[in-house]
Amino acid sequence: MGRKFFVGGNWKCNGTTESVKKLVEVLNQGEVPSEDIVEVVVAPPFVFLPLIKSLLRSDFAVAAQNAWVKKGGAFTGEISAEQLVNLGIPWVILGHSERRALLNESNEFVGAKVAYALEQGLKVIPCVGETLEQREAGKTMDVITDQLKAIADKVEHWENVVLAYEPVWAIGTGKVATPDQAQEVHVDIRKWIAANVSEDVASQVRIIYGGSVNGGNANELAHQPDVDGFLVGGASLKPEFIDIIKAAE
Ligand SMILES: O=C(COP(=O)(O)O)NO
Repeated sequence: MGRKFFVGGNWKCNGTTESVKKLVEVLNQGEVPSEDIVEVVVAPPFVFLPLIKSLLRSDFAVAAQNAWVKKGGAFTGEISAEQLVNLGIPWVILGHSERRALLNESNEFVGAKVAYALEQGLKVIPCVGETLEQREAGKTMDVITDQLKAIADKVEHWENVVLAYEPVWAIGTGKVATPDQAQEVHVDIRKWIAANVSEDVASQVRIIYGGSVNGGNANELAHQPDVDGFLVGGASLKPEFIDIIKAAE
């Protein structure tokens, strides 16, 4: 398989200039495995992207938490993929469940965003995942399949894609998926990609888990064969993010 472990930190809408500087100081001092073992990306709010890029250790990369669906222009309040490229920001998270829910980002809209960001040369972390209601109704893979199809319909090249499976019921709740639950969905995602994209992409693409990951549960989750890393929310704002990165060892 040989998929390099990937740990993303999604800072969401958090931080002040002072607090993010302090957080970067902690991250810069953290002892973590080398870059050939783990890839680390942190995603600050837009307003801190240049600052964090200038302060962050060179073995960590920076991501935006969103990007507009087409070339910039008369789209008040939006940030374009071109502007992220211009700032030297290599990664972008797209289709996070909070944006899908709060801003009604449809599967098709997310798929178009992923395709456009890749076309502009960004590396992309598309997010998929089901709500508790959908899981309890046995619809988990129906939902995720629809989300994946909307992406696969528009994406030709997958080498710059890291897929994040983030069950909505685990995000911010402290109710982390069990290792078996995470592994089961990751396997089903990989099987879907094998059948609908290619076996090669399915074996290469990294599928990372997000939803209440912390320093206490990261190791067991990391040892699941199809869990290739994490997209961490709350715990990425704390020193324990370093412990989560160490789960790559
Ligand atoms: O939304 C998340 C996960 O958030 P938590 O780790 O706080 O559950 N990652 O993008």
